[in-house]
Formats: sequence, structure tokens, C-alpha cells
Amino acid sequence: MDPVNVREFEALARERLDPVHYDYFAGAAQDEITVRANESAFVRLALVPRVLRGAAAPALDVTLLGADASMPIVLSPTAFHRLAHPDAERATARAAAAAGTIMIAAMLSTVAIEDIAAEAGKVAADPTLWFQLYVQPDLGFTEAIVRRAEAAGCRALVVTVDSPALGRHERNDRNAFHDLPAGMRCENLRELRGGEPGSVRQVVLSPEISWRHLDRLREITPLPIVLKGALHPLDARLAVERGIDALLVSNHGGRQLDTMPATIDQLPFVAEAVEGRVPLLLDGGVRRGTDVVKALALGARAVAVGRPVLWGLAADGEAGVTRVLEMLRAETAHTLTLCGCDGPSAVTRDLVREVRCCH
Ligand SMILES: Cc1cc2nc3c(=O)[nH]c(=O)nc-3n(C[C@H](O)[C@H](O)[C@H](O)COP(=O)(O)O)c2cc1C
Ligand SMILES: O=C(O)C(=O)c1ccccc1
Repeated sequence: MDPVNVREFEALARERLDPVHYDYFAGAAQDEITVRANESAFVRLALVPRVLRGAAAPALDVTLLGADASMPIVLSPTAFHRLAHPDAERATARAAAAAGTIMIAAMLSTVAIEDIAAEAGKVAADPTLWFQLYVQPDLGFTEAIVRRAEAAGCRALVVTVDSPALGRHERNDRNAFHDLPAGMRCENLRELRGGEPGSVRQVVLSPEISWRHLDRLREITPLPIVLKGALHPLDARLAVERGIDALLVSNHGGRQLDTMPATIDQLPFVAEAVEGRVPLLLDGGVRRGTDVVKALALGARAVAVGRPVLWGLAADGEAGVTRVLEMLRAETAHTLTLCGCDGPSAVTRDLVREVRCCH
């Protein structure tokens, strides 16, 4: 049976995936408290709609760092799409470009960034790709990969800062899953020195990465910089002071520090700290159009989705990703209509209220 919502896509993906790879995608750090919190926090927020506003049918498009997106939903960077489907990031890139939205391509992709960009270019005249970076202590490599992303046409750098060490995933430990299967590589890592070219083991997640590295990035590239994974309001403020262009409020889908707050619970604190000076995006647990509208109400310009895209990809390649994106688009439009809003910018803080109940 065809899935009718994102959760049913997860069930289908689970049937189709090697259980070890399903665990890699679904899993999170330690007790997996944060990954569960991301979804359950949305349940504790109620939407309080306005009525009789005579609103026009909603238009969903938004502008993000100068790029137009057809809806306030973009694709979070996720590693290793080839584990989900042989078409891998090529399929994801086509689906995102055809949907008119932004794909944040992961540095740890199993298709090279140049090939991802070429694929997106086949289905849209002007697709928007952003490139996610783990700053490497090998600054020569970091600069080289930034140049590759620029040359491939990426329009922003999304620098992930929640990973001074790799999160401990007990599912992966139990399954002894610590590397890509033979024949799959991280195609962007070919130039990284040390170890086998393209092996994920070459990637260094280092606690020594600091604001100085961000300053250096600022010097070497004209691309806008999005900070992904700063949750503390003091860091959000520092980011604005340092000239960061946008924040992606994220706890890495619960895969790094377990017991971080749900992103939707933390968003108001980050929004208060940045005072509207930079746009905010949010990811973590977005599974419904109602979740999208709640995030907009609490201060996000747009949301990003990680696992839902992987479920679509695993279930049915490009067509599956397309279905997932279109479901979320339709649900968001429907939710806006039911809230009396004619678009994302009409969503105000007062439409959301915290409730005690648990459904
Ligand atoms: C399988 C998987 C791989 C991921 N790989 C990366 C990555 O390489 N870089 C990164 O910044 N975030 C990565 N993330 C985190 C996502 O960008 C995103 O923050 C998270 O998945 C959002 O939560 P959601 O899955 O509930 O939508 C990954 C997440 C998953 C599930
Ligand atoms: O799985 C992840 O979430 C991720 O970001 C990652 C980080 C290092 C190696 C492989 C994946």
C-alpha cells in the first residue's frame, strides 16, 4: 500500500533496508532521549487558529539567503545516501530540485558534490544547493573542499558545529557498523590526506575547532555561512556578532549529545538571542505540516528534514523523496489554510500554545 504520511514511509523504508543500515539512519546517541524529544515536543504544542480572516489560498515560497525556495521546507544534510538506494544523492538532488527547494548536500555524501550539482541541474534551471562542512584541522583540505563546493555552484556553506566528537550510537556498536560497505566511499574525501582515500575514517571531528576557524572561512569564501547546531543563546549571539549569515537550530537529530533539548523547545531562546538579525532554520522531528507551522510561529523562517528524506529514498528512490516532499508541502498548505494564514509570513507567535496533555 502507498504510504499516506511520513511515518508510513518510515515503516516501508524499514522493510526495504538492511536492518543494520536502518539502525544507522534511525538511531541516535546513547539512550536516544533527544531524538524522541524532538518529535514529542511538537505534540506538546497546540495550534490555536484564527478564523474568518478571508485569507487567500496560501503561497508557500520563502527567500533564504537570497535563494527562492518553493516552500519553507529544505533538506537537512545526511551522510551516506547510497546505503538507502543505489541512486543515492543523485536521486535526492533531482527530487529536491524538481520540488524547487534547497538541498543541503553533506560533506560525507557517497556521490561527489560536482555530480550532485550536475544532477540537480538536469531537472531545474536554477537549483539551489548548499554545502555542509565539517571543518577539518587539515586546513588545506578544508580550503580545497570549499573551493570544490563553490565551483560546483553551491550557494552557502552550512558549518556543523555540534560535533567536536562523534556521537556514541549504541545501535551501531551492537551491529559493529563503523564504516561503509566495500564499494561505497565518501566521494568528497578523495583529497583528504592519511588513510584510505574516501574512507569515512579519515574524517576528523575535533574539539579544537573554534571561532577562529569560522573567521578563517569567512576570509576564504564569499559564500554566506550558516551555523548548524549552535543551541545555546550565548553562542547564537556570538554567531551574529561574528557575521554568521543564518543559524540552523539543530541537535543533529539527537545523534550527538544525548539529552539536549528538543529543537522546537530551544528555538524561542535562540530567537530571543538573535533578535531577528539573521534568519533561523530548524531541524529535528519535523514529520507533519503542523510541525512546520509550529516552527514558523516560534521564529523559524524555514525547517529542514533529515530522516524523512532518507525514508523516501529507501522506499522508492527519487520518486519516494518526491512523495515525501510533496506530502509535507500539501500538509503545510492545508495547515496554513486551517490557521487562517495566506503564507509563512502570516504565521505569528500567538498561533502556538504549550499544553500539558500527552496524546
Ligand atoms: C543518517 C543521518 C546522517 C546524518 N549525517 C549528517 C551529516 O553528515 N552532517 C550533518 O551536519 N548532519 C547530519 N545529520 C543530521 C541532520 O542534518 C539533521 O540535523 C537531523 O537529521 C534532523 O533531524 P530529523 O532526522 O529528525 O529530521 C544526519 C542525520 C541522520 C539521520
Ligand atoms: O551520522 C551522522 O549523523 C554524521 O553526521 C556522521 C559523522 C561522521 C561520520 C559519519 C556520519
